[in-house]
Amino acid sequence: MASFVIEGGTKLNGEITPQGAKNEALQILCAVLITSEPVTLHKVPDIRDVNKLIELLGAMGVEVQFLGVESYRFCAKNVNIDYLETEEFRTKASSLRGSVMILGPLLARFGKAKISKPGGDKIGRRRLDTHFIGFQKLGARFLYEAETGMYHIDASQLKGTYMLLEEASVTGTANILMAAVMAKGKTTIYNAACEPYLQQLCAMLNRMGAKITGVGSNLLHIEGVDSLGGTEHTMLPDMIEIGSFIGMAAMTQSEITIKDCRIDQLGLIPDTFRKMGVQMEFRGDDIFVPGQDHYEIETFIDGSIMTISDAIWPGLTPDLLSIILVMATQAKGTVLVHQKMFESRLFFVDKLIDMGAQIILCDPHRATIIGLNRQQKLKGIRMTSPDIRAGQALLIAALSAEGTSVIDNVEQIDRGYQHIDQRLNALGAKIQRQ
Ligand SMILES: CC(=O)N[C@H]1[C@@H](OP(=O)(O)OP(=O)(O)OC[C@H]2O[C@@H](n3ccc(=O)[nH]c3=O)[C@H](O)[C@@H]2O)O[C@H](CO)[C@@H](O)[C@@H]1O
Ligand SMILES: C=C(OP(=O)(O)O)C(=O)O
Repeated sequence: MASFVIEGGTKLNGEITPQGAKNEALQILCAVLITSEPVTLHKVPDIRDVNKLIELLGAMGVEVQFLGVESYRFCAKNVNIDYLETEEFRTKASSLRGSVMILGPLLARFGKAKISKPGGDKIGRRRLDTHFIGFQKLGARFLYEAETGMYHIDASQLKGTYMLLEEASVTGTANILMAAVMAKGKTTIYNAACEPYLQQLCAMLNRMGAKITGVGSNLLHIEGVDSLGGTEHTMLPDMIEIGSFIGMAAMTQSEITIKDCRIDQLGLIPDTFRKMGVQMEFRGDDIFVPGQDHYEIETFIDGSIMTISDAIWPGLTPDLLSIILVMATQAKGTVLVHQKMFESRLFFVDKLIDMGAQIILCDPHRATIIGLNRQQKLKGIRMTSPDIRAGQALLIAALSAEGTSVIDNVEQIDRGYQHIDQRLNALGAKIQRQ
């Protein structure tokens, strides 16, 4: 397990370009399985989860060609479906969350698929019911094998249907959508998730010959086609990384320009940071965050304490709440962070409390943060990164803290942030990987 040793208290300065979006890349990489023709992808982030998925695709028989600078060509002409029976497949697939989305494309193309319980962040129960109920509605049979922990699905012919999802699951919608594009007849998915990740997936599938309408809404109509062809696709900049950099700039009093942000795709993210008192300027498609001595959390119009909570898109993504929480510790004012979706994502606040932050964990979903308004700096300590976003939040805390901090288990951060130590050191941070 690797660690970061961080010398805190340094202001950062300069320009940083966000990586390609992790959660989009995981969907798009799975989608290469749906065609026997080549698919070229750009802005593929060099992060652990993505690299593991690329390795899994390669082991399944997909030809993988690295074209240099974040670009790859994939060709799934000869997929070895028997590989799914191996112990190696089970281990590799269960090491990340995104691998669950190989099910939809495999089902569409080969009529069967299986997966072990997927990995990903340990942030509470993460059920897959939406995925499997969706496949069943399309006519697939589903079997869970308790002894091996494997989920099996098969269908000789998927048939289009109407379905109302119980939850607007992000990976669930992607999976069902990829199965439905080659089902016979029309499928309607209501209460579909509609994050930019999914809009990008729909656009890519349509370029490959799929017939999806309603893109960007929670009502998708899919007219099944017989087969899909190759295409070229570029990932959006990672909106979670962009938000993380905004929070980091505020917390460390740094002047940072975040380049090429696709601001039109960021939804409520910039306004949420503005509510936290962060100043920013849009300069073309760049976000300029000035060095700020202080930032003050707004109250609601009636003067009551601000709440920042997650919601399905176009609401605020849950993946930024840990970042917002950490920056609140040095703000002026008080905020209630309400993490509605995941039940174990706020427990990392005990580390921030050890560093000197004023936080009350009200229950597993809610934390009240009383900002210190920089009257007292956080103090460097040794801590462990429990999940990607908490890990990045702790890194931001350490960068702003007095003294040296050590973060263990930084593989969690590497799952989602590309070469983060090197990129932040280029801005003047003092992070050593050990
Ligand atoms: C690889 C990937 O893309 N991971 C993302 C994906 O995970 P993932 O697709 O696994 O998450 P889901 O959208 O399925 O659900 C997330 C959580 O929210 C709950 N839920 C979801 C929808 C809903 O209407 N009500 C509700 O309570 C679920 O029960 C679950 O606990 O979406 C999550 C929610 O944006 C993000 O945090 C993850 O980073
Ligand atoms: C929760 C996350 O990822 P995953 O779904 O891959 O665990 C995340 O990206 O914040």
